[in-house]
Amino acid sequence: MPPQSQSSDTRFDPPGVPARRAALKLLDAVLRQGLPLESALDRATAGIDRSDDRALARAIAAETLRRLTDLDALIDSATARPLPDDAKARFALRIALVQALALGTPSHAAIATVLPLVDGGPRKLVHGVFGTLSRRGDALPEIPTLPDATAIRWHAAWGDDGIEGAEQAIAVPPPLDLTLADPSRTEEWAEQLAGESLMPGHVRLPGGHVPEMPGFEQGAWWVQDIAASLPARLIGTGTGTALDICAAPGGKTMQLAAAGWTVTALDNSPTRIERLTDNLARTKQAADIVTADALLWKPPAQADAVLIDAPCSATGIFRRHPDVLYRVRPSVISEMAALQERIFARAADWVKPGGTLVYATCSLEPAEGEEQLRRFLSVRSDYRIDPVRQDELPDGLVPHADGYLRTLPGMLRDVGGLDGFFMVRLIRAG
Ligand SMILES: C[S@@+](CC[C@H](N)C(=O)[O-])C[C@H]1O[C@@H](n2cnc3c(N)ncnc32)[C@H](O)[C@@H]1O
Repeated sequence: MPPQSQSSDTRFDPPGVPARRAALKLLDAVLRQGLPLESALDRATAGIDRSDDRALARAIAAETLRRLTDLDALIDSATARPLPDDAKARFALRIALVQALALGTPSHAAIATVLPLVDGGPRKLVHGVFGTLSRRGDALPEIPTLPDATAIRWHAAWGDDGIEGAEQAIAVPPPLDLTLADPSRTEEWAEQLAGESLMPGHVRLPGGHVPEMPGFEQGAWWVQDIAASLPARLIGTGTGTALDICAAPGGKTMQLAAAGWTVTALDNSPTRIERLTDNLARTKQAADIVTADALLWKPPAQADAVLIDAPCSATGIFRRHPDVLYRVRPSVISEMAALQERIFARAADWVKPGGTLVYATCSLEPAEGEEQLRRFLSVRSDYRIDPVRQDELPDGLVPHADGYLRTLPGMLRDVGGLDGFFMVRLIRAG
């Protein structure tokens, strides 16, 4: 029976169980329905009043996804025949085991809060397998194993180092990166926040409760992985017009506005535009906001700079969104690549002669990065690459010989790593 068909009535659940029930729904949404974890959160946690219980459900589901391959190997080692992938018992065991072996939950609490999820079903089996593994004292490997399909794809693209870097990156919590509105105050903010700066305008912290941190209310900074901050940095400072296509929730819009540009920020998602509007208000940055489809909309005039932070598979942000390791299949990548190609082609016409076009994706798939660039240059002789310079990057990153930048999970490992991104700066002939 599929997990989502179990009773979802949480009214009579003992304490602790609603969070596990919600974690089960989240895993079902990602693994069986192919939905992003974040988009399934509201539905899965509906009826849970406490924010810490909702956060616990998300933490259990996310850690299960980071550890899924190894959890399943443990489960399979303790059953006579492998349980089907979508068996209720397998889902319940994953949740019980990840808590006991990765999240520090005492074994008795891990199993007691999971057994009600299989009431009227394979309760005995779940209890038995969990007991066997507990008695054996099995542990999860220190470095998680990537799922096969992802490992094969990334190995073909990035080799052994790429796989090793990705697996190591899953093993440690990613740091919290902040982008400052005013890069001239980098030292001051690094000191005040007790963080480390890897480049002007950037501060890195091990973590923290963002809304309570100094500078949040006054809008002195916003959360943005250092890799995600680089595409807008390639446009630099300026006083002309900048068009931020695919702009929400606005990380790069805020950078462009803070760098002096007169920005138009466009996105086709009304809910994400709401977040962009809130972010601009908090950071006191200004932009003209347009809710529209980049495939239909046209700007009133060409811009000095256009930034395409294209919709993509998002496999580069697997550290914070481990669902991409499972739900991004070749069909998703080719669908996104087709959309990117269309947006890239349209936006290229919106750049003034002599202007700058930056194309970026938070993807580890060459089809969404290097191959897009190759195809674009083969049909747009009016564009040339303006090579990324070493002095535009933090120490430890090096531009590709062809002038674009590819960030991979193993890079900057000693200082906490960074997301996987592709980005290129192009200049339109004058
Ligand atoms: C990678 S995200 C942008 C992140 C954003 N640039 C930032 O730094 O905060 C891609 C965005 O593209 C938007 N999008 C997807 N398809 C679009 C379309 N056809 N037209 C406009 N925006 C689109 C999505 O809603 C999403 O917000």
